[in-house]
Amino acid sequence: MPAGHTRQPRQTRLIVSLDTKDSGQAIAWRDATAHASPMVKLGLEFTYAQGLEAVREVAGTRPLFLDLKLHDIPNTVASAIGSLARVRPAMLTIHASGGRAMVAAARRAIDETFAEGERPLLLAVTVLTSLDDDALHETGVESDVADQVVRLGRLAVSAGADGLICSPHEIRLLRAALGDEPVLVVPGIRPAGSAVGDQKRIMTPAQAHAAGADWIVVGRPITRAPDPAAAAAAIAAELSA
Ligand SMILES: O=C(O)c1cc(=O)[nH]c(=O)n1[C@@H]1O[C@H](COP(=O)(O)O)[C@@H](O)[C@H]1O
Repeated sequence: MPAGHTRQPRQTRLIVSLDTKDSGQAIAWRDATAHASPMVKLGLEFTYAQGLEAVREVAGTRPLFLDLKLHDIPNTVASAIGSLARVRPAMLTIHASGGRAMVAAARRAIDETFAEGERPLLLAVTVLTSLDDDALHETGVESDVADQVVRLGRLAVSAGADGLICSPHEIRLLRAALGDEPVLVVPGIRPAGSAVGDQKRIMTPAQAHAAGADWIVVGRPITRAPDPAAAAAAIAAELSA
């Protein structure tokens, strides 16, 4: 960067997570938050309850973040991505802890299945935001969360992931390790005063923006709010303040 040049703050956008079993509810939240969330995110709860046809219907003409967190042997993950092609996702998730061969197989499956220009971003979950150091150690991982996120982040990006899912606490570490290019999608977001629930590594929308998130993912603080449209608008305003 030339001397004297100040880097523009990165734009951070909101994705509302439509976590419900019910199509009518998902559509109501989608429409109530459309002004604030450019992407429609559907995950395991909705997809297992309603199936892929309903996923496509709820996404409608909007870009779809399909969060199914694939984690299996490379052949199965690659084949599953082939089966997901018909819902035309704009973003897909896998678990980085599935290992290099699995991430690389997902990359190849996307490149072979989707035409150029229609390929979803391949996002690798590093360490779930519901885990803290103790919970991670209990699984047999001796590293602390921060080190494990950077290790898995390097592995996933070098194996072909376009971006990573991480908590807001690891954004700066990942930017220092991997630069500006990987897309960082960040759940574990809690506006000041909202219920934390099962999340462990949290920050406010403004803090995640300041740290350099490309996207923040917010579910219950919006969908369980008395007025989801107003809650989403308030978060979007926090991101552009
Ligand atoms: O892949 C994800 O989106 C994800 C990864 C992660 O580490 N933590 C995490 O919370 N998520 C998802 O982000 C959303 C967060 O929802 P809330 O905790 O209700 O805001 C849920 O749909 C989670 O499945």
